[in-house]
Amino acid sequence: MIEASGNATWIVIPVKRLESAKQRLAPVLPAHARRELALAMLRDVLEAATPVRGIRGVAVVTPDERLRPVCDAYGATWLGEESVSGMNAAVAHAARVLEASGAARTVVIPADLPAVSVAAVERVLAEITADVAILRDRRGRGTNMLACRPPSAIQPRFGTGSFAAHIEAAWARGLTPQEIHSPAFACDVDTPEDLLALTRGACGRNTARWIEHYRAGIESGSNGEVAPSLGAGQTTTWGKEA
Ligand SMILES: Nc1nc2c(ncn2[C@@H]2O[C@H](COP(=O)(O)OP(=O)(O)OP(=O)(O)O)[C@@H](O)[C@H]2O)c(=O)[nH]1
Ligand SMILES: O=C(O)[C@H](O)COP(=O)(O)O
Repeated sequence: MIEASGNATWIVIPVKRLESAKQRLAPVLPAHARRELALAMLRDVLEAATPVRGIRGVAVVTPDERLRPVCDAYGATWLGEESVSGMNAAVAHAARVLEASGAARTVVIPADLPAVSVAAVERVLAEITADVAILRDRRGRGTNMLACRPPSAIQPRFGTGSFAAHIEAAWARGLTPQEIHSPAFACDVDTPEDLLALTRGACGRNTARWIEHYRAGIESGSNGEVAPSLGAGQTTTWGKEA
């Protein structure tokens, strides 16, 4: 339940149904490995977000009922979606619900940022001075953090080219957007190339455990390329379909 939160900041984590997560990794990871990766990264983001000082709470907005116990385990609020209609609808729904409960600000953090830490989240929050603050991904085009005061300050425009779209949305409302920088936030895991980079960089403990389980498969291609898709019966390296 979301209690009235006065002048408060809520972190919002949008999460797809686990079975449809990480489709862009389908060419290199079987379905069960993608589900496990999505869950491991969500756990790492929850471990980085829930202890953060100065926030009122962390809300996971998702159509996936099975994530309720995961949210409970971390003291996060599970916030169901009315329908499955995409990331922007989910984020806008969370903003409406939280604003109606008195939230002053929402900070949207996607669930595929396994390198974020409590310190990184606290540093980012401490840097925010504007009503709309945006942190772009390492390719420079996506949005890996969107802070809005009030939560409805702009309509979310996640998706291709979302950094520019969020900047434009802020200007259109007469608000001066602020760009925030954080290496830990820059690395979302979308593509096979991101996956390979993940095996070579820092990440939270849940994702690190996932990598150790699957490292051989990820790195088995020549020249360290991500392994090609494995057939359904080929479970030796990747483990069994859950
Ligand atoms: N609640 C909710 N979250 C979503 C939805 N679509 C994406 N997300 C979440 O938004 C964040 C960024 O998602 P994307 O990178 O676009 O999607 P993804 O599932 O991670 O990867 P792809 O399937 O490869 O696009 C992740 O935390 C997703 O779980 C949606 O329809 N509803
Ligand atoms: O950057 C964004 O707007 C969202 O993370 C979704 O886009 P991406 O996952 O394709 O970067």
